[in-house]
Amino acid sequence: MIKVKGLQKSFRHQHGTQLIIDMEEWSAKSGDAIALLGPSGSGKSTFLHLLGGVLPIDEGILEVGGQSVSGMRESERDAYRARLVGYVFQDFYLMPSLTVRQNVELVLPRGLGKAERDGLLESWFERVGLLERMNQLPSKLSRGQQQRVAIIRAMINRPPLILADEPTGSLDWETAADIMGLLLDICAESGSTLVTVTHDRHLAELFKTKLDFASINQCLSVHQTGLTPIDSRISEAGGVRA
Ligand SMILES: Nc1ncnc2c1ncn2[C@@H]1O[C@H](COP(=O)(O)OP(=O)(O)OP(=O)(O)O)[C@@H](O)[C@H]1O
Repeated sequence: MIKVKGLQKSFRHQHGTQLIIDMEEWSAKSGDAIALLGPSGSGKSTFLHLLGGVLPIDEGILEVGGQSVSGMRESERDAYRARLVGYVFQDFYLMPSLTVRQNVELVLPRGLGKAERDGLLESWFERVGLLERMNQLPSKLSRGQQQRVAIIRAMINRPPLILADEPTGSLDWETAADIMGLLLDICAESGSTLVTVTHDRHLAELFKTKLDFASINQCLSVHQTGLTPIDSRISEAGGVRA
C-alpha cells in the first residue's frame, strides 16, 4: 500500500535549509493501522503531508496504492488526494455555517441521485450514532460528536488511505478512546490503511502497529541530541550553508 525509499524533505529558513525527513526504507500493507509516536517537531505531520500529497517531495520514492506520488505535480497531487486519501484533523475543520449533514455532502460525488445520497448519509450518521443530529450546526454538537462527523467526511468515499493528525488531541481521555476506537473500527470495516499521529501512548496501544518515528526517520537521532540538522551543518562547516 505504502512504499518509501530514500525519502527526503527539507524546509528553507532564513539561515539555510533544514532536513526534516530522511527515510531510507519503510512500507505498510493494505489495511494496516499504524500509530506514529515521536517527539514534538520531529516531522510526523510533515510525513503525513508527504503521504497525503499536500507537500511536494524533494528526493526519493513514495508510492501509495501502486501510484508514484514522488513525481507528481501539484494538480496531480490534488487529484491523487481527492481519490485516495481521507484526512482527519485535531480541530475537525467543519464549516460553522453549514449543518453537519451539509458539511459531509460537500465531499460527495456530484452524480449521486437524491435517494442514493440520502441513504448513504443516513447510514453513515447512524453508524456513528448521530442520525438525530444531522441537521444541526457543528456548534450544537460536542467536540467528540464533531470529530465523528469529520470521520464520516473523511471516510464516506471509502478512500484506501486515511491520515489522522492528532485526531483526539483536543478531547478528554474517555471521548478520545471512544473516537480512536471508532476510527479503527471504520477503517477495518472499509479495509482502509490508517496512519495516525498521536502523542498518547495509551491510545497507541489500541493499534496493531505502534511506530516510534525515530525508528524510520534518520533525522531524529540528531533532534534528540538537541542539535537540529541545520545546527550540525553549521558546526561542521563553520558557517551556514544556503
Ligand atoms: N512549512 C514549513 N516551513 C518551514 N518549516 C516547517 C514547515 N512545516 C514544518 N516545519 C518545521 O519542520 C519541523 C517538523 O514539524 P512537524 O510539524 O512535521 O513536526 P511534528 O513531529 O508533527 O510536531 P508536533 O508533534 O509538535 O505536531 C519543525 O521544526 C517545523 O518548524
